[in-house]
Amino acid sequence: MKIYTNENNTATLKLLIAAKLAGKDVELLKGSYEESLGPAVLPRLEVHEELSFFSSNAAVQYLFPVLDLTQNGQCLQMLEWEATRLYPVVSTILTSKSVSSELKEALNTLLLTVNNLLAKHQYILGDKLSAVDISIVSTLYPLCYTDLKETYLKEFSNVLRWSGDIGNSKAVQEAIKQWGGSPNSPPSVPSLLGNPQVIIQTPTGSPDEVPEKISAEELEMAKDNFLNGINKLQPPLKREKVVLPVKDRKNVLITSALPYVNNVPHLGNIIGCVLSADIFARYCRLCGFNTLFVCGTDEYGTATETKALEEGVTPREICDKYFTIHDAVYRWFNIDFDYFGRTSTEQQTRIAQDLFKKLNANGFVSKQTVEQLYCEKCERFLADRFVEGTCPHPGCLYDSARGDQCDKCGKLINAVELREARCKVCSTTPTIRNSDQLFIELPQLEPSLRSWASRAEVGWSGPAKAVLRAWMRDKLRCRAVTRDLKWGVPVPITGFENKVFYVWFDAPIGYLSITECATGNYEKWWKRSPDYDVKLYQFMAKDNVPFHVIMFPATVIGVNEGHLLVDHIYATEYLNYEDTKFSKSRGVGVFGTDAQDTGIPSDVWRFYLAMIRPETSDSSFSWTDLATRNNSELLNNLGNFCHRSLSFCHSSFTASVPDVHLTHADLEVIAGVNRDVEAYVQHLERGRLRDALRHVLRVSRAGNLYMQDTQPWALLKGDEKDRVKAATTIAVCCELVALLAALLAPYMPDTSKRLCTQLNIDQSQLRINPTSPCMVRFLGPGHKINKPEPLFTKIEQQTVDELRKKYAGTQSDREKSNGDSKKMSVAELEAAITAQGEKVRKLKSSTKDKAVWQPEVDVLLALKKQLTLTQTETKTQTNTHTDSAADLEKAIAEQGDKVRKLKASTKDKSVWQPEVNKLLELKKQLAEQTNRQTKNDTTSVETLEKAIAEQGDKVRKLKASTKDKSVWQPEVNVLLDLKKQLTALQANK
Ligand SMILES: Nc1ncnc2c1ncn2[C@@H]1O[C@H](COP(=O)(O)OC(=O)[C@@H](N)CCS)[C@@H](O)[C@H]1O
Repeated sequence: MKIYTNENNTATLKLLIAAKLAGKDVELLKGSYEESLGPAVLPRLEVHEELSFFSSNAAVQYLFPVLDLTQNGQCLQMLEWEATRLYPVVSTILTSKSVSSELKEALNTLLLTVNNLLAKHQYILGDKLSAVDISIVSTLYPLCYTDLKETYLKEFSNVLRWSGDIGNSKAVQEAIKQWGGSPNSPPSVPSLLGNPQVIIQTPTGSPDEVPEKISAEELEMAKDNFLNGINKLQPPLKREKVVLPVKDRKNVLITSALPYVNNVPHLGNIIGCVLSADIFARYCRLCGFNTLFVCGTDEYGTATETKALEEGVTPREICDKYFTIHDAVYRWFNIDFDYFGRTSTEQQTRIAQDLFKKLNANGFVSKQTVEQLYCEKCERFLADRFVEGTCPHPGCLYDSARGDQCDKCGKLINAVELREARCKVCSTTPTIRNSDQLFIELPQLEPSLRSWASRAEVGWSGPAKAVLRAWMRDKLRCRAVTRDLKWGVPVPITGFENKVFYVWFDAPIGYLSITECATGNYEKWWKRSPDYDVKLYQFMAKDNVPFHVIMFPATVIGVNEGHLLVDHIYATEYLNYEDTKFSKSRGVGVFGTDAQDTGIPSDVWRFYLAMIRPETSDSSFSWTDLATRNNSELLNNLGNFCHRSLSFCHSSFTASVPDVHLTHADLEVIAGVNRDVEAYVQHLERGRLRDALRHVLRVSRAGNLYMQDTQPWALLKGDEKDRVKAATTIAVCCELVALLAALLAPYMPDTSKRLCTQLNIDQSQLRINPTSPCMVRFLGPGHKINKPEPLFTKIEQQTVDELRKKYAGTQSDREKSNGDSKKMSVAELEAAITAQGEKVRKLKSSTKDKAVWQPEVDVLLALKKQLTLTQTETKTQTNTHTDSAADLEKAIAEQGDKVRKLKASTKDKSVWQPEVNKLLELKKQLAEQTNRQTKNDTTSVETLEKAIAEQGDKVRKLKASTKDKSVWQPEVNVLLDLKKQLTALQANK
């Protein structure tokens, strides 16, 4: 085995340590890129002539593979973290002449992550050394084993202990020696410091990430597309109220998995289905595809029944309550469904029964008498989620497996096979009884299913393919599609009148029935037509895949009426919460309503969730990471670039985009950006939403570098030639901002909208040309822009600490610790008000006895009061992110309409008053906004300073007069806002 390397490359150390620990001899060949050692990525591990590794982490995994496969996902995730987060920070520190406090803070955050992991175990993944330890310790080598230890590591005792242990091992000492250092005084490390000549290996080390030189052809195309590309864009497609497939456009049907109504959706659910599907749907609309995006709540089955038991209400009441909550949460997250429906509808019953009858008529249904678990105490059959026990799969044996599926190994379970089964309601050990059930004959459908799946899987994501292959390894068995329950679609077969369909038989049919509700003609989308083609894209996480690639396709193949089969399954792995699992049924993690209550704008949540989308392995949500990415990627990179570009245009070019005289250097930047736009489209087309977003950030990073290199502020002071150069730079930067508004639109619709307002363009005009993706001159010379405003605000460490503490434990723990003062979110309050209003109406119509209904009216009034208070608080927290005046005016007009319609439909004040309150709140916001705007317009440093002094006085007086925070906090916010404006103004000047 050979390792080709250059000097001082810590990635080489990873390979040497891994090789020594694995007992393999390697030859180290030192050279430089120029000495033609193969592709320009070093180090390179050559196992033999036909097997080489260019990614150091992949090579480490090859040399030191994971033996416990349950750790594989975590191992991959940590290696990615090392390559994309830790390595860039450490290498920047080592090559910087002076280390800024922000850089040091970033390193501290990363070291804290490692330190916390090491607090629980000897090594990072547990009690055994793994590829992750090798990779991380090698990257940290220059910090761990030199004088720098004192500067950077002294507060991280676990890291010190761990690096000491590893450094003391004989194999590691030998590896370090062969690399050219020694643990105590590595000779080469000092030469890394402040030496920009050191070649920093590409973090992921993949050869396709080594930028190839821009070719003359690319430059030519960049120029032509920049100057004329706008004419090649298709006109935007008008979005119809009812979307049906059309002949002359690409028709795209997008489904998001239908969330259960057993709780508020958590962040895992949100990125696993609705948000991913929404990003993709918005991208499709941006490309001008005729798009229908549907979703809704999955309301039948034991998840609902369990929740109803828990809350002491009927399943219908649970569905109504949580449908409203889901709807509100998704609205807040800006999920732009064409239709958000539900499965407990007449359309669902009709379509599910119809498909089942046809499946039966075609001979693909059989009857079997099965043994089922029966709880003698609860006097009923225990289906699925009403039973828990030890997973029967020998490699797993997880002790809290559910009756239908094991959360640990992901395998489906037949409830009677569970070991040590117990009723989830009363914990009694169930008995086994016989019951007749209907089964879908998967063995008969298997040949057709296999032939379709082997062709179709080409367009699926990695996790979807993996699940399909795992299922297809064995022969398929018949699966029961009926259950002894009441809450579900009744089985339309004689003798089965008291049974319902298994929720997983009818859940995917929900897509069809929801399309029926949306369009009145579901078959237009869901059945193949000779007149047009429809491509079906489905979004979900890995646990849902079997039902979408086996059960549902088998059903429609058996029905044999030309239904659509899925083209692209873009399934994800799982998102975890800090160091545990999200759980809707147990209430663990951050939920949609919690996100709303943090005061962090929904766009920041969308961005962060897309950045950590578990595309290739499980990933983790962390509060620190959320803040770090907000502060570094949004604030310092994206926001900084947009704001400085537009501010420059506004202040130095009278807000008018200058004309361009493109030089070779400008075209190189545009051509480089074109590569990112191309990669963005390619990733999105393959459902790799996280990877596509990384290319958006590369565009703004390129913009920042371009501005830094060109220094238009200095050029403006030069001769005519320099001033032309400065003007071109600013024009290109403004066009880059317009490009960013388009690329960001699927991910951060509000931010894109705010950019459009600042750019003075209509958001509906934003487009991407998917067949020739490139940067075009969208604004053009002379285009007038509006006053720029900062896009993002910093998330402080203190906020992170508070949020982490607030959302620790389970929802019920939090409720308990909040006692009676448990605070409901705006969405929960709105849902509770609707439900309570309904209760009051029913009571009032049933009796005139005030004593009966007055207590319920009081509850309703209390809820409304609480809503007003919470809205004010949330508003206060989010004050820095207020919408623009135009947005508010639009929202007021829409809300006014809603109120008018409601008032016309009913005289019942309890129905329309909450909407009136919202209207008043919006009007108040507009007044505040206008007030701020007026102040802004006349802004000079002097007036701002005066305003700050006056506002400071006001705050002081208020604080002295009352301890009630709700009285003085709005004024404090105004003060902070003024101070921020002053800082921004001073920075611009
Ligand atoms: N931790 C998770 N990370 C990512 N995605 C997740 C996670 N947990 C669940 N999911 C996905 O969320 C949706 C909704 O899940 P839910 O349990 O509410 O509903 C269902 O699974 C079914 N009702 C779907 C019927 S089509 C889902 O895609 C999960 O895979």
